[in-house]
Amino acid sequence: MENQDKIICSELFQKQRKVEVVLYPAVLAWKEIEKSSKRSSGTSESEHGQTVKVCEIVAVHKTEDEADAQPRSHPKRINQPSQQYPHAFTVSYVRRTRQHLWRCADVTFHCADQQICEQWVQVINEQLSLLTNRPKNLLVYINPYGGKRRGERIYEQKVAPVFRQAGIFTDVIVTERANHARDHLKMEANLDDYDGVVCVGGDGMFSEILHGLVTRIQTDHGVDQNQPDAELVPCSLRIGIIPAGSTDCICFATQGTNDPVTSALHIVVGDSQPMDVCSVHHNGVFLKYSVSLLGYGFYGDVLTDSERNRWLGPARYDLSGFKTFLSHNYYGGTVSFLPADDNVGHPRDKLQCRSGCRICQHKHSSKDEHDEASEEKEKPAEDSDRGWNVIHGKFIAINSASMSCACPRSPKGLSPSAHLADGTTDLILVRKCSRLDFFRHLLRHTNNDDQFDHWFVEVHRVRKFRFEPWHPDLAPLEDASEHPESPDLSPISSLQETYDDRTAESSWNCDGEILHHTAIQVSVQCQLIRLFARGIEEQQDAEVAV
Ligand SMILES: CCCCCCCCCCCCC/C=C/[C@@H](O)[C@H](COP(=O)(O)O)NC(C)=O
Ligand SMILES: Nc1ncnc2c1ncn2[C@@H]1O[C@H](COP(=O)(O)OP(=O)(O)O)[C@@H](O)[C@H]1O
Ligand SMILES: [Ca+2]
Repeated sequence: MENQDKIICSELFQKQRKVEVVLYPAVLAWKEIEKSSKRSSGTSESEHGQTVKVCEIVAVHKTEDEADAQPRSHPKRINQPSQQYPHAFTVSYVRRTRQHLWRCADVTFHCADQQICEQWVQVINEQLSLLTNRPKNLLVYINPYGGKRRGERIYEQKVAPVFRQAGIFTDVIVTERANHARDHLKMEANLDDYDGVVCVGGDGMFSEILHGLVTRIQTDHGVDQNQPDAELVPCSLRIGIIPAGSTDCICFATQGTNDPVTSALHIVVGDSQPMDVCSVHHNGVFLKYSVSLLGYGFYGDVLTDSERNRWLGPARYDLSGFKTFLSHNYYGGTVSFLPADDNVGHPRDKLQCRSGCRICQHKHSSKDEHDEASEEKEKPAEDSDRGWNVIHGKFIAINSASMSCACPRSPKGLSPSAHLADGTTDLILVRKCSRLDFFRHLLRHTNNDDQFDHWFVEVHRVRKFRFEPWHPDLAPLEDASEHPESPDLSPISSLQETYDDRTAESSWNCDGEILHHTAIQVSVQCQLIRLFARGIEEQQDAEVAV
């Protein structure tokens, strides 16, 4: 860094050490001023140096009285250097600890001169005010009944103090009923007053915020959500997620951890992560939006069963998962899908979506021209079903993962290489197979083995798909599409005599909510919303800050 880049540079005092503190336009740096004898020992100066990116400074404030008070209450320390430096300011900044966890750390610098101290505070604040992506006003919704019912406490104890420190104004609404937040956003909230919305709760609560916000924007712009081909208007307000639910997979998959303080800090620094949203229609009528999992069969059944056991909290999914696994149901239906272009990779390519992901960025820059071009090509094609693949079969699970769906239960997720913002969703088809095979498949969600490497599993990266359950009268007696080398690997089929797979229907789990229709049309809306997040950081990124 060149000399002329320095905004301010002073010799200050930090923790018994004399340090040179320099503010550059993007970095605050300090290092111990070493005695000349030490220098000759060959110790590198930078060894003691520390840097903090200005964009990761949370706040700076004068440290009132502390420096004065300390020596006075400890007469023995009267000759401590801190007395020669009675003025102090504290910089609070983001410190990365382990596994994507962020904490707010403080460093206090003592100065001899009050003016210098005030100048530092002023100059750092000026630099912070240039960071225009930081939110100043937030609308916060808290679901007091999510997860272990700790939403309010989590917000008050862990999040509000960070917002206060960063000088963010908040309006807080503790919801009184389901859909309170959605309806408030849809009809009442004055969105112009805010830079973002904060959701304190789980995936279900996030879904409420998403629906409130997206529907409101479409209504304000006169867009009809019932038109499956309508060009939806993206939301300018970003959404922050404070995890306080059961699965919290949207938070986990966009920041790598479910930690309220980390989320608060991503909001404070004004991170921005675009995200795809699937729109779900039934016969031209809008049903729902989804950002994480749309699951028919296994995950639909787990959710339906778990709703009866809400009182169990997050453990309800373990119980229902176990029961659903034992019942081993499968469902007949027809899946049709429109594959994605080759330039977005493949679900099995092991190119995981990380902070600053190239595939998602490429999608963003090429979005406008690409969409225009492909729409012209696509319209006639869609009418004639050209480009669509059709699969008939009996499925244990049909999952569409628009993002990895990583969560503490499955750290790599349902589709480890799915992208947050590439305009596609990974369609995973798990065909009828034995219980043991399905167990092996599930188990692979928790270890490093490839869960797609089974004869009964296929996965496609798609832009749109449709599902149609088999009509009981029309269902084929034999499933011609079943794996040729596996006549019947299902040893439990004898247990299932009473189960009529030609009439059975499951339901769709849409980000943790049950859909009331089984025949659906799904279309990915590329980067419709933005979160206060940056995607999962690579390990090297994490080391840069110190
Ligand atoms: C042998 C053991 C096998 C364990 C396999 C575990 C695979 C777990 C994959 C989980 C994928 C979760 C996707 C997220 C779904 C959420 O939207 C939804 C709702 O979450 P919420 O209650 O709102 O936090 N949760 C569930 C379980 O359906
Ligand atoms: N005040 C409230 N009372 C009851 N239900 C609520 C309230 N606020 C939100 N909900 C609903 O609770 C459901 C579950 O919330 P969520 O925060 O996702 O927790 P969990 O992850 O435990 O399911 C959501 O579908 C949401 O609509
Ligand atoms: Ca995606």
